[in-house]
Amino acid sequence: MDTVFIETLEVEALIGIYDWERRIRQPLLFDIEMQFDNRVPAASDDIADTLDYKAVSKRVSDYVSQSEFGLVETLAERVAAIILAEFAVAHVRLKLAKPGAVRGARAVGVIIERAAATL
Ligand SMILES: Nc1nc2c(c(=O)[nH]1)N=C([C@H](O)[C@@H](O)CO)CN2
Repeated sequence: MDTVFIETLEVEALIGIYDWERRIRQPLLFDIEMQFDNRVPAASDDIADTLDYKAVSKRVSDYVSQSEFGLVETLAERVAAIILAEFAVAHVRLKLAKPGAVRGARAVGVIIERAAATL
């Protein structure tokens, strides 16, 4: 199957388990891969027939910037569920990276894969 992807979508959010993290906003980076049949929009060359990566990016950015979770795991699950529920996506792979959260590491975070059928 084919993929529509969004790479390194940066969004600032309130996230973290420590007191000091509840008082600041931190950058989060999203890599999102969404299963989608490329042949359908390719046949019509019509944006209405495709999975609009701009629309997905805006929905994710709007949601994440308003979110206030403690764990990256929770936020990743919520974002994946939104994508599967609101867009024509059967399977999503999502990497959520929290850069600078651990000294010595460029980023930490989670990678999850979810399918609409298992929601
Ligand atoms: N698996 C996780 N481990 C940790 C998380 C998390 O969300 N998932 N969060 C923290 C802190 O908020 C950390 O990011 C602050 O540096 C620690 N471990």
